[in-house]
Amino acid sequence: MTRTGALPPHAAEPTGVWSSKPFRRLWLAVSLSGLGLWLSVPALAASAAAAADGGPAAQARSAGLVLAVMALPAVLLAPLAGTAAARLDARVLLTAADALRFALVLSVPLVGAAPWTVVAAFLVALLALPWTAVPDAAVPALIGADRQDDELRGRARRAVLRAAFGAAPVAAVLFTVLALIARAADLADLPLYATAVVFLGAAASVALLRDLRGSGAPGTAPWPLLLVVGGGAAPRGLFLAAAAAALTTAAIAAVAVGHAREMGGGAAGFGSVLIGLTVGLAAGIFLGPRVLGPFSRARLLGLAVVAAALLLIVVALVRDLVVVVFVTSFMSVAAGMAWSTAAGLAGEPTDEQAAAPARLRAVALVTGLVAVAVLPPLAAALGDNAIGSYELAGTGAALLIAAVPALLAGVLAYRRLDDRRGIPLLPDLLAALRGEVYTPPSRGAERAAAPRNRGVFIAFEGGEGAGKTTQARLAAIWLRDHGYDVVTTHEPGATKIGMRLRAMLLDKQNTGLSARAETLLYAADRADHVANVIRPALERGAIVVSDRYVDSSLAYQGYGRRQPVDEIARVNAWATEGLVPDLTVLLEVPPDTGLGRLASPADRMESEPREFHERVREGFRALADADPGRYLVVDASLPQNEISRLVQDRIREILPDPVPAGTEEITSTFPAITDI
Ligand SMILES: Nc1ncnc2c1ncn2[C@@H]1O[C@H](COP(=O)(O)OP(=O)(O)OP(=O)(O)O)[C@@H](O)[C@H]1O
Ligand SMILES: Cc1cn([C@H]2C[C@H](O)[C@@H](COP(=O)(O)O)O2)c(=O)[nH]c1=O
Repeated sequence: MTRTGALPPHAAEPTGVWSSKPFRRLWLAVSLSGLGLWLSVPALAASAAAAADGGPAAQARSAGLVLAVMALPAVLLAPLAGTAAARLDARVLLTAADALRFALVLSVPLVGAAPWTVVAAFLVALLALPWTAVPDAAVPALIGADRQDDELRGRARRAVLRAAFGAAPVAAVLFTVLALIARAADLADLPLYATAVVFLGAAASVALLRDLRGSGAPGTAPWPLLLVVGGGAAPRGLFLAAAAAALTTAAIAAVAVGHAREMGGGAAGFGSVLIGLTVGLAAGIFLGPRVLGPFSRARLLGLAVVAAALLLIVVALVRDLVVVVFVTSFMSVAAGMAWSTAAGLAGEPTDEQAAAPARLRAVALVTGLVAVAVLPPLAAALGDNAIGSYELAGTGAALLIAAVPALLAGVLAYRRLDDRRGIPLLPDLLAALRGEVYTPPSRGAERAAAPRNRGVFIAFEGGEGAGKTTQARLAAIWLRDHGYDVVTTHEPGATKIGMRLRAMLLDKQNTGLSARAETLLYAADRADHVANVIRPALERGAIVVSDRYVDSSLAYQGYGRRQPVDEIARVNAWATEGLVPDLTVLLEVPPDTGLGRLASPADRMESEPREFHERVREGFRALADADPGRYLVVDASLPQNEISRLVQDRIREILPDPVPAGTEEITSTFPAITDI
């Protein structure tokens, strides 16, 4: 351990996450431990349910008690475990935790007493806490990333997180298979034995991880309950939505044992519902940021929660296990999408704004705990009821009751968060399905009635050193030669205020500028640029040639900084009053080539790591692919004169009353721009 208590740096290659052997071993240990935990949940719950006297509702109550005690440590004791983890040797702590979990799970069938099952379940979950803090803190040393290498550390941490949570669907499938074998072989406790073996494997794999030394945790984890009451600031609708999404999934997990038994399914039926739940959630979390790009994220969040709540009602009422499994998976996709969208809207957990995402997680955790604690006893208390010829099971009734607040919270979240008020939802959604942003007819008419710009607006875009300035200048010279009124301009810094903003934005001394502030400063520069330079020039009929415009913000702040691209587009649409170039020339060059062309010392943006510039390049390409009619994409490694020839040919097409290149060569004249 170093004097600061940090893990000693390891001499691993800092080139990539997976090239570090210690990291790969840590990843394996986390995967095994996660698998053990996620397998222990249904194994212990099913064991408690099987031991319960009474019908499905009583079984759901016993299983629910196990689930509730397993959720308790994360809600009530996480910070204490963090403090303990900060003082103990990481490898010893994790090895001991999983060796103990092996013994605890093994003891459940051996002791065979319901109270012990509950105690063991609590301890198994308690011993999972060091696994949430230690691997995360250990990552930088294991991959050899220094403090500056945020990108690499971020990738490694995400891989660890995926290993821990990605184990959930695998565990659900494994549990179902084990339950089927257990029934066929009359070995009811097989899932528990298998869980114990997985914990033993996790303990062995971490014991062999000699590079994991020193204390592993930072020691100051926030209390989830305090976060719920007074955590990070974010719109309240966001927390409502997160709570509702957590409620729908936790409700199903809470009563799944009894609900499956109601429909004639045993432990394997319970496992099938869990497969639907976990696979659906994983799919939804993956899809959330990727679907319906042009659609408002706030609207998507509200709709996803409402959809999840409505599908929960279907799960409550349907009495066929296969249908329940399918509807559960669709419901979980919606809940997963809601979760990842809410997390996206809460923002990246940066140093200055770590509290909002943490509060979101705390809200979900506490809601989940309340659901698993309340719904199973509620199902048992309600019992089965006949409504005419329809039999409503106690578990179904409990799910119906849970669906009501989830639905209300979804509607409320939609109304509170809606950032496109006044725009009808259905056409907005249909346009997004077609990949377009919906513009209401009235606004379209307003635009049509407004005096049209008479000039032409051309933007040059691309990464560092792509040749934008060179090509913008050559295009302007060519246009002026042919009698056009041309205004050449650039971003950031084309106005008096803009020059100050540019100095702030590009000064390397300005460290720690948040991504949102950066986005807004570029947008502020652009608003001033459009109002004072571009629009007046267009109105008098000039051709405006700008070195960078909105796409730079989408590519750098959106793709580069990993901020939501659609939100940045909206901020910029407002800043520019919707002014879009007639043509965008994208000069496409690998970052290494472009950066290699620059002679002056790197500024704040140019100093970003290579991966950042790669993402920017990807971003520009994605923007051009999405709207090919407006772009000319040119290979910027071509000689300058070849590029300008391609650019001239394309510009010719968008000029009013274009004259073919051949005519121009014959007559040596070029059409003057006229009123249009
Ligand atoms: N096609 C080209 N091939 C080789 N070098 C080029 C080419 N185009 C421009 N250059 C050179 O690359 C350097 C950067 O060019 P330029 O300033 O036009 O790029 P830029 O994209 O505007 O850069 P920045 O990102 O700094 O704004 C200059 O020295 C320029 O002469
Ligand atoms: C308009 C705009 C620019 N940037 C970045 C891109 C460059 O690194 C600098 C501008 O420098 P240049 O030499 O004048 O090209 O700023 C950005 O990140 N976002 C934007 O919107």
